[in-house]
Amino acid sequence: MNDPDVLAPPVIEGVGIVRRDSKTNRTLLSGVSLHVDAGESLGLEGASGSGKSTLLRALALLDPIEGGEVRYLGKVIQKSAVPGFRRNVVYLAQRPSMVVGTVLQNLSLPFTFASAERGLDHAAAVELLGVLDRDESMLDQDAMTLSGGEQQLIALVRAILVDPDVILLDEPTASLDPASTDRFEQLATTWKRADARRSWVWTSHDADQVDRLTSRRVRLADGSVVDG
Ligand SMILES: Nc1ncnc2c1ncn2[C@@H]1O[C@H](COP(=O)(O)OP(=O)(O)OP(=O)(O)O)[C@@H](O)[C@H]1O
Repeated sequence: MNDPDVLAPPVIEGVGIVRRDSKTNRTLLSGVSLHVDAGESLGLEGASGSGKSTLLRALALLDPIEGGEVRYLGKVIQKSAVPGFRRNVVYLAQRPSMVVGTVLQNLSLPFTFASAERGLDHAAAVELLGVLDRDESMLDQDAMTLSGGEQQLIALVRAILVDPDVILLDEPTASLDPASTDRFEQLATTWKRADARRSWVWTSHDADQVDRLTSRRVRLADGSVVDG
């Protein structure tokens, strides 16, 4: 009996990724390979400066790489396929990037690009705000008046509204207070549990958080995988 899932390629995979600082030629990632299966919760660990952000940004195709390749569902992404890739693999930075405007304008941002295939799902946005105990009126709030924690929660709502398969979370709660961290984790977990094929890579210096939220770990040291 053939089970198609047995042979399914990883949802995202880095193979021998090399990244160098173009100014100094210093090697930041020296041939890193890792894979994330559909539905997986992968923890990416390592000391400060070990290369976690650099690796996540490379996997998200946000930075050029000097060697190796990134595969999505087993295929290298050609330039023309990058907009589609960005709908499926979303990188969430430690510091939320909000534009000047309302929360609604910020949530709508991914749907304003020429490559967007649809508009913002307004009802879904309101539902997600509800998970955060906020109502529709938040959509009209000036994003610049939000606290850092609220901005990060809105950044997660925005990522979820894109409806990706994978979210790459780069120390997303490092600057949040415990209450906002709880909300962030709850919203992320609700998103993931709603579809067994959804995956994340979560980096954190909080060992308890990594234990709570991930089932497999990869450790980086000095730009190389040392464990996992
Ligand atoms: N764009 C860049 N150009 C040059 N050097 C960079 C760049 N981005 C990161 N680095 C360097 O690469 C190394 C790895 O940085 P990175 O931010 O990936 O580490 P990290 O493991 O995410 O650290 P932290 O836990 O502190 O966030 C560091 O020495 C950093 O200074």
